[in-house]
Parts: sequence; C-alpha cells; structure tokens
Amino acid sequence: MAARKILTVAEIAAADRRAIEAGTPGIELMERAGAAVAEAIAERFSQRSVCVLCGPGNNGGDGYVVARLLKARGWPVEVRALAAPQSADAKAAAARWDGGLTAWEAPLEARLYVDAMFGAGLARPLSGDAATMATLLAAHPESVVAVDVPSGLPGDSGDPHGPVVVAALTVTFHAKKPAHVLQPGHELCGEVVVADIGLAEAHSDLTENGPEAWLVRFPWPKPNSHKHARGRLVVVSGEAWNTGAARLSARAGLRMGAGLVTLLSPSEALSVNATHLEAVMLKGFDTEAELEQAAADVDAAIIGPAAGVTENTLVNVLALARTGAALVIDADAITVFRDDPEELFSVLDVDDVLTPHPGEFDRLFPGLLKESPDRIAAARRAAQQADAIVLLKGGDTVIAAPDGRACVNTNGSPWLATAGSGDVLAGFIGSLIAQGMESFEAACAAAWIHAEAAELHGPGLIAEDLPGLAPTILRRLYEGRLG
Ligand SMILES: NC(=O)C1=CN([C@@H]2O[C@H](COP(=O)(O)OP(=O)(O)OC[C@H]3O[C@@H](n4cnc5c(N)ncnc54)[C@H](OP(=O)(O)O)[C@@H]3O)[C@@H](O)[C@H]2O)[C@H](O)CC1
Ligand SMILES: [K+]
Repeated sequence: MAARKILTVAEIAAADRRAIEAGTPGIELMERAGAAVAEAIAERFSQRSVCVLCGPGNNGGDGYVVARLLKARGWPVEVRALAAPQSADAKAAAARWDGGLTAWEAPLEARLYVDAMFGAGLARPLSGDAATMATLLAAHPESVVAVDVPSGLPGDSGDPHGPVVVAALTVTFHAKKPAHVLQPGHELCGEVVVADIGLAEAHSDLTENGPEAWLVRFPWPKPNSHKHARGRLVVVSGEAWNTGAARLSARAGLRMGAGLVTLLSPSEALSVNATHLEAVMLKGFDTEAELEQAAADVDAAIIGPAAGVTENTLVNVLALARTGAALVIDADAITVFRDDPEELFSVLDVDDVLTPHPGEFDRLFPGLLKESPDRIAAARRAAQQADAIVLLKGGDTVIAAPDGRACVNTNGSPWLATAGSGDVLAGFIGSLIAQGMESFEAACAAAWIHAEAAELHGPGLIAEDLPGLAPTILRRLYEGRLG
C-alpha cells in the first residue's frame, strides 16, 4: 500500500506536461479523464438525463468527452457551453461531440449535472454566468458531479473566494489536490474519486493521512516484548482541582500500547489522582528538579492537559526538555510560552510534538495562519520555526515536520468536538512515540485512530469513551497489517 500523495496544481500540470512530452497527446489524456468521469457516473447513478456544463478550458474539454461517452451508453445528454472552447485539446474534444448545444440559460430540467466549467487552476473567483450557475446548482448538490474540482474551488487552498459548486461526487485525475482534503473544499467535493490517467509517478512531501502512510511501521508488540520494552510514558498532572485531563491522556497512552504509563503528580494532588488510577502508576513531585528526575528514564512525556497556565508549567516543560524523553506539548503547556515562543523552540527537536488548536497555534506563531495561503503552509512553516512536529488541530488536522513532510487528516469526525478529546489525542501520540514510532508518523497514526474511534461511537461520544474504543480500531489495523 502506497501513501496517498497530494499534488499541487503546479505539480499536476508538470506531470501532465511530462506525459505529453513523453509522447502521450493532450487529447489522449483528456479522453482518459473524460472516460474516468463517465465510468464513475455510470457506476454510481442509474441511467438518467444529464446536463454537461462546459467551460472554455481543458476542464470543459473533459466535459465534452463525458457527454459523448454517456450518450454512447444511451444516456440522454445535453451540453451547455459557458464560452467557446479555447485550447486546442478542448476544441478537439468539442468537435467530437455531435449532440449540439443547449442555451446556457434554458431551464435546468436534467436529473444529473456534470460541472466541467473550471478546474483546479481557477485564476479568479467565478463571476457572471458561471457564478449564477454555481448558485443554481447549489440547490441540488446530490445531483452534481464535478470534473477535477467543483468549479470556483481553487485547487491549492480549498478555500473559495466567491460562488462555488457543491458536488456529490468529484472525479479528479492522478492525485488529489489540496482542495480535496482541506476544509471547506473537502466538504464541497462530496465523494472524491482519483482516476488513473496514465501519468508518471511524481514526488510529493504531502500525503493524505491513512494507514498506508504508517501501518508497516506500527509498533506492534513482539513475542518476546515485556512491559519495559513496550515504551515508558509519563504524563504530568495538573493541581488537585485539575487532574482529570492528565488522567485521560494517561489512560489513552496505556490503551495505545505503551507498556508503562506513570502519572507524575504535584504532591498535593496525589491523593485525588490515587483514587482514580488502576494500571496507570503514580509518582509525586514538588520541584522541577524532582520532575526532571522522575522523567529521567522515560521514552516520552506529555505535558499540557489541564497543566495550568502558570510559571510552574513553564519550568516543568523546560525540566522535561532536559531529559532524553520525546515531548508532547499540548494545551496549557503551549499557552504558557505565548510571551516568548522562542524560549520553547530553543529546547525542542524533531522528536517533540506540539499539538495546538488554531487559537494556541496563534499564540506560538502570531499571524502565521492568517498570512499563509493555507493550513498546510502554515503548519509547515511552524514546524520549521519550532524545529518540531506540529499537529494543527481542526476538521482537517494537518501534521507537519521540519523537513517539509506534511499530512492532512481527512477522516476528522464532528463527534470529536467535545471536552477532553485533545487530551486523549496527546495520550495516543505520546504512547506511540514511547513505543518507538517516529514522532511525525506517531502523530499521523494517532490522529487517524482518534478520528476513527470517534466515528465508531458517533452520537453521545465523550472523551472518556475514546480510549476504550481504540482497541476495535487497533484490531482492524492489526488484522490488516500484512496488506
Ligand atoms: N493531468 C490532469 O490533471 C489533466 C487535466 N485535464 C483537465 O484540464 C483541466 C485544467 O485545464 P485548464 O485549461 O488549465 O483550466 P480550466 O479548464 O479551468 O480553464 C482555464 C481557462 O478558464 C479561464 N478562466 C479561469 N478562471 C476564470 C474565471 N473565474 N472566469 C472566467 N474564465 C476563467 C482562463 O482564462 P485566463 O484568462 O485566466 O487565462 C482559461 O482560459 C483540469 O481541471 C482537468 O479537468 C486534462 O483534460 C487531462 C489531464
Ligand atoms: K469543475
């Protein structure tokens, strides 16, 4: 199983050019693209009246091919042209369409619409007739199939700056573009089918998260594993009134497979923690030096869940950074560095993971989200700045590494919008790192499993449920690990 690459608009155009230079004519690529769309439609919809909306470029060219091939299958097809075809390939494809044209503004009476107005390289917002059509189609998203991307959606950002088509199915070519995975683009595309049109493999540092990207390196226990060899994880507890979040992380860490998980608790919170722990161990500390000593021999440490936005949390992060443990820095442990992010960055390295939501991200990287073209670019720059893995939370969680790798999580679940779910995610990440998984892949795997677990439960999910749902997802992965 290969990781699912995501290519930018420029990268896909380059792959396209290489194929043409290597001897495949552009019209042949267009025929393959149109055939893939027609096939995807025929697989999903029973025969019905179709209206194909063609723009002036090659996206429209694909549309003429779809129209011809559906008509050849006996489907009633009408074509409307937003403007005359402009490129040589689109002109050639239009010339092969022999069914005539329907006026653009005629009433919309078909049962299925193929949106071939504009592709991923859209240069400016939709306007005029195209914008009106996008608005009309928005009333029937279940009847719209988009070619490459829903028109109006810029391929690299997934963030429309004007009217946009909403589709039930989007058929794209060779690889997904950022718009297919980033919100709101992901939602606007409906189901996304990636069709092979015979382009050569292209390198990309950007992937869609999924087991293909990391399952072969998942740290399953070996027959001779013992608990000390399965990873030692510590979680730093908050003060007596704020202990639950760290316990959630610790429990999640144990469920994700770490052999030994210890809650490191301020002494005054020991008794409240002790009454709520079983397999998770407990150890007290009073000073940063004692914390450093308690974490001296561990593989990974989590700090942040309900840690408190206090000077203590700040010095505790610095104390953990002096140990050899990989750090997962979440929530309050991020916020405490808002006045001096460099102080945090100076102690981090590529084993460490920051897990900010957008608000926390803005505290460490002021203005970066707003000034970046998209969340992927922002997370990548943040990872370089911090020299650590950055997991930027959201419906489209992005994980980025300082070396430029980035991964977008597309199985995000709305049920995760509940208190404490981030604490569980930190626990999953810390656990996988403690078991020896490389931190970027650990963050990817944890984010994916976390969302799968939430989807498995659905309505009524609370964070306390998540650790107990992980074993079902782990079993599926375990059974699928050999391919
Ligand atoms: N490998 C592949 O992925 C293949 C993709 N194919 C298909 O080709 C399109 C991309 O085609 P392209 O011609 O580059 O782009 P468009 O079809 O979107 O059209 C560009 C033309 O539209 C004009 N334009 C752009 N934005 C607007 C707008 N908002 N309003 C009006 N007109 C607009 C633009 O004009 P400029 O003045 O900006 O130059 C262009 O004239 C891809 O999506 C696939 O569907 C191949 O068929 C197979 C290989
Ligand atoms: K389109």
